[in-house]
Amino acid sequence: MHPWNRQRPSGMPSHRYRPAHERVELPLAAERSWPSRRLTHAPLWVPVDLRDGNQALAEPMDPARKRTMFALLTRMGFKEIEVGYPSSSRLDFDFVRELAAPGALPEDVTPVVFTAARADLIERTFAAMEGLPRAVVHLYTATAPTWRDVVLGHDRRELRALILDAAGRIARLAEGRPGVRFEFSPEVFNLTEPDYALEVCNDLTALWDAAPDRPVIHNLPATVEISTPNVYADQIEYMHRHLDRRDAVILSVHPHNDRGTGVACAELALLAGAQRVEGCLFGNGERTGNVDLVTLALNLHTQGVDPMIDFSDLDGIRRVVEHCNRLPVPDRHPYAGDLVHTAFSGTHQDAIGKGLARHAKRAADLGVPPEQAPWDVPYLPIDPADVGRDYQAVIRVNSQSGKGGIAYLLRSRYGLELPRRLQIDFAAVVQRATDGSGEEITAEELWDLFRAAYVTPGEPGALAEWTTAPAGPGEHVFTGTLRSGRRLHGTGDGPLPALTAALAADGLDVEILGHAGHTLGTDAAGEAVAYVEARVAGRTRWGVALGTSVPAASVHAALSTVNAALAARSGASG
Ligand SMILES: CC(=O)SCCNC(=O)CCNC(=O)[C@H](O)C(C)(C)COP(=O)(O)OP(=O)(O)OC[C@H]1O[C@@H](n2cnc3c(N)ncnc32)[C@H](O)[C@@H]1OP(=O)(O)O
Ligand SMILES: CC(C)C(=O)C(=O)O
Ligand SMILES: [Mg+2]
Repeated sequence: MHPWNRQRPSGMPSHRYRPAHERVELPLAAERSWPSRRLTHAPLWVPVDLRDGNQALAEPMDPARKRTMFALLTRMGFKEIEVGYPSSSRLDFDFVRELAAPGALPEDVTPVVFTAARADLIERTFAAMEGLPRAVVHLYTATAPTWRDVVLGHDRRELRALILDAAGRIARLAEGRPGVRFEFSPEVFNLTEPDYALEVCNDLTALWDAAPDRPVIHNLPATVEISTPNVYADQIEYMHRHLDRRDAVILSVHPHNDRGTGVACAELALLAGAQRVEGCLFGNGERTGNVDLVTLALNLHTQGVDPMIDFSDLDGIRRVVEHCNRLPVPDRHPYAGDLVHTAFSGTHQDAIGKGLARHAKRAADLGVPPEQAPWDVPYLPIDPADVGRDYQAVIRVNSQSGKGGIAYLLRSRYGLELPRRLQIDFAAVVQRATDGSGEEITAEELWDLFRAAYVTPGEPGALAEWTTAPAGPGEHVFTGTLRSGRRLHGTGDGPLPALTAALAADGLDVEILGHAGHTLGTDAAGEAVAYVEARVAGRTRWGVALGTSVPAASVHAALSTVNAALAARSGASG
């Protein structure tokens, strides 16, 4: 043990479990080439939400929800869809029957129907398929030793015979139906001896007489995930290299997510030669789920590879899936969760704000719309707009936030371009407001806080009425009446110097340290905004005002610093 690591044994019974390499023979590592490959195109995605996802639901989908899910999947662009296990229930059977009705199945979509290797179930599957113009019949049987011994009670030879018998029955029932193709899954492939999985798959390739124009699908599931993803990749590459009639076999994977690495397993499997991926939207499915097709596809998108599925309305997709599954998508779910395009922390917000500003400039320089410009914004792996999110949720403010995020919200919502020193000043105001509650503050609340601190402090204000006007070339005059009734009068070479002269004559020392302003292109009340930093009675304050022009707003802003000072003074004296 290193002296810098002070961890101690946990007392957990970890000794009860064996590592993957002791549970299954692993193919030789020397052959592997997947680590140096890249993903350059989308695989064939096959959603199994209506079968594997559905069988994992406490309340399986009713016909209406099945129809809704199927419509969503076709709308998104999936072309091969597992639609059910028709021999398992009336519901699944009837749904396949619905799809067999004339015009029900889109021309370019192939349904997959799932069956165990039992004569009665296979017959019933074909009964459901009657009239379907095309379909994949998906046969499965567990092939791993524990399942052979404990569940099925067959040795290797007997199980192979059972599978071949079922596959032969399927072939006979499909005779004269060229639209029917075949899929085989050696369930728990990842715990099956590699030579046995290969032998059974090759037998079926021959029995079903696979050809490039009528390929068979060998789907190799990690039914229960048992190892790091590199091990699964080695298992897949072994099959990829040794399967017979490779150009007549579609190599498919079906990772589950027991270790939380289903996505990694699928990605490494694709590097290792897989061409087709079965999974579910947002990772629904048995136990911790099937691999999440949304994450997989959008991961490709982030690499500049078209996922060939439309995720541009991800929130809409999510709503439909949540409705069908009656399960929520978590807030941190990759790409789709409510919080995944949002930064609360100050330095991230600062970087995102700067990144978005640079992105807008770059798009303008390139002469393309921002949604077409190359993306390189810190902390945002994709442009939220790609998946239909707006930028309003990108930055949210709480006590962890800094000036950058706060300034971003005021800029994006109200069009205010706060000078840097005002940003710093206001961040302290926000920090004081949020530290107490620890709660998030919305853009509207931020604006209220901003108004109270800089725009309307000490309202109704020290001055009852005032005016400023040019008095000659390069000269302005300021006149006003204090609420106490005292009159103010001053002149200067601009409205602000005239105001400070009037205040000085009344005994209030106001020094304008800086001012800035701009016109407003948003819906904030006013056409221009001015920011004034002033030292009033020895203390530096900021004032902000909206007005019809920047000079007019500047006088208001300066007065707001005076009002704040006078309010503070009367508060202290009272
Ligand atoms: C990894 C996966 O997702 S596999 C898919 C699992 N999905 C489902 O099970 C959902 C739908 N299933 C069902 O509705 C039912 O299980 C049915 C209708 C298919 C079968 O129901 P039953 O006939 O009552 O059998 P039961 O559900 O108890 O299944 C166990 C039997 O099937 C056998 N079996 C399990 N898998 C297979 C298979 N792939 N091929 C042939 N037989 C199998 C078992 O050995 C056991 O046989 P036994 O009763 O002789 O011991
Ligand atoms: C493909 C089938 C058999 C399956 O759902 C699995 O093995 O997880
Ligand atoms: Mg499964």
